[in-house]
Amino acid sequence: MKTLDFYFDFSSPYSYLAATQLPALAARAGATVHYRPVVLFAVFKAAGNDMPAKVPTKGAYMLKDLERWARHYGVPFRFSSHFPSNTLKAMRLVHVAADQGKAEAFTQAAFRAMWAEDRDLARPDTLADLARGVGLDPEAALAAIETQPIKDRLRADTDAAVTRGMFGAPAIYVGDELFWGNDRLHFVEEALKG
Ligand SMILES: N[C@@H](CCC(=O)N[C@@H](CS)C(=O)NCC(=O)O)C(=O)O
Repeated sequence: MKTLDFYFDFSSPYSYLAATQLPALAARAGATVHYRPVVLFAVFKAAGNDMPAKVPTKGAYMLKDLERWARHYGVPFRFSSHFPSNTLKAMRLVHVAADQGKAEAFTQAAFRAMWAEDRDLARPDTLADLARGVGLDPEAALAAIETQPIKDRLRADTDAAVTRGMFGAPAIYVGDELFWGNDRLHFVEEALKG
């Protein structure tokens, strides 16, 4: 089975946009998506990069660009009033969900919560709700995200992404080939089919 590695942080709106497209893209290409959350702040630091919105004119442009892309995809989008939210715990929850075969369902629900429903992923009640929504035991899930093995998995994926050359989000790998951003999903599909 062909695979693609989707590295993202829930705090990245372009990662949300890409995530909305991946299940259908993967189905067309006969591929599996590996959902790999990473700490984008740490990736930026390691790569010598920074948030694009640090350039004010780029930040203003991005707001319009994000809305254009959401309209183009036909998906809901609302810039999060919680940005930049602490998404660490939500990202650890992806690993807890993955252990029960629910990485995709949880990731998609958490992205929607942040970038369409304006919910705060830093809040334990939001996380409990999302966990329950995909069929996880919310209490067990919230306990699991405080354990060292789960914390280590997020760190390991972040380190691996940096080593592979990630500098921004989303980063999509097909084999060793990196595709950055949601703008290049057609290249991802070509690489999977080629
Ligand atoms: N949609 C664009 C932009 C993606 C983007 O700006 N991502 C942000 C995070 S939401 C980022 O990592 N920026 C790093 C950079 O601009 O170097 C693309 O596909 O090229």
